[in-house]
Amino acid sequence: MNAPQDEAPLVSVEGLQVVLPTGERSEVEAVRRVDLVIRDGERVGVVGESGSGKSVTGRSIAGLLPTSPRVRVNGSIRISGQEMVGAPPAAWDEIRRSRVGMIFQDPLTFLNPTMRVGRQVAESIPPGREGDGSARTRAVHRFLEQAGLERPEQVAARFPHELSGGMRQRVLIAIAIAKLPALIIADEPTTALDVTVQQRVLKTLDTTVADLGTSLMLISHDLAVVANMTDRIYVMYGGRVVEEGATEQVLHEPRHAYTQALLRSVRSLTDDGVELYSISPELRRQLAEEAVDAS
Ligand SMILES: Nc1ncnc2c1ncn2[C@@H]1O[C@H](COP(=O)(O)OP(=O)(O)OP(=O)(O)O)[C@@H](O)[C@H]1O
Repeated sequence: MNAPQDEAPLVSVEGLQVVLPTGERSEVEAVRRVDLVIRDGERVGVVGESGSGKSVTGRSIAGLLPTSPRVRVNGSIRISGQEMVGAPPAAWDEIRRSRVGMIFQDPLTFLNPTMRVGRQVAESIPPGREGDGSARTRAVHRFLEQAGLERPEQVAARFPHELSGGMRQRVLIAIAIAKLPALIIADEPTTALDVTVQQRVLKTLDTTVADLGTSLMLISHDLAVVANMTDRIYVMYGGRVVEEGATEQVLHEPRHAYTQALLRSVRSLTDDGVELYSISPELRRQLAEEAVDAS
């Protein structure tokens, strides 16, 4: 957000098309000519229903698409000005080591089950950044603490299966922030958690990203989850971006019928009395009034 006009944005995606194989002779165009920008320090939400192409877009930016030779990526993904479409694996490794951290929905697929948590956090600290030995151990505890884990010394000594789902998700946050990345891509980071734990983990992600000044790409099927945490929202449907705008504008003056429908689904959830972390009391009141007006 604060980048000078002539500086390349942190992430600039233009005309991105991703085709993935779905069977021996079949494929799906998961992403269709998507344009997307994330500036330094900016928080961007990507919303849309299951299968709309959010995850494939996020994974494209992290260089984490399936490795099959039948995967086709066209268009442009520039990270800090560097073109990454067609870049060699080593260039992507470097981007993930130092620029982009990713938090997934299911921590167990990401965490190494046979390695203590502390070591997994330590391994994501760039070499030389926090020193060695006890300085590095102190840094690991600091990152775990920043991710909202109390008694970090004890957590560091545990294996992933010895932690609750919410704690594991916080470990992923610690691993992501230990790189001090320019961008964190959080893909449905709390969908697998129950509502109260969800709220606390989102809050931690929110404050951690703010403290570090890191850009955030928050992917969710739930508009309510991204409402309070982002500056701008992209709404995806059928592999395309159907609406993009400032979060306030998308929430209050949605232009696309699909966004309007997504907002209605938020409304019905709140009408059912389900507490959603990211709906402000003001928006909740307004949505309730609109629902009454519309009925
Ligand atoms: N590894 C894969 N191989 C083949 N097809 C895939 C793969 N991953 C995703 N797809 C397909 O690509 C399309 C977009 O999927 P994507 O996961 O990006 O959607 P999404 O909006 O993130 O939904 P969800 O929240 O369910 O992940 C879908 O048709 C999906 O079936």
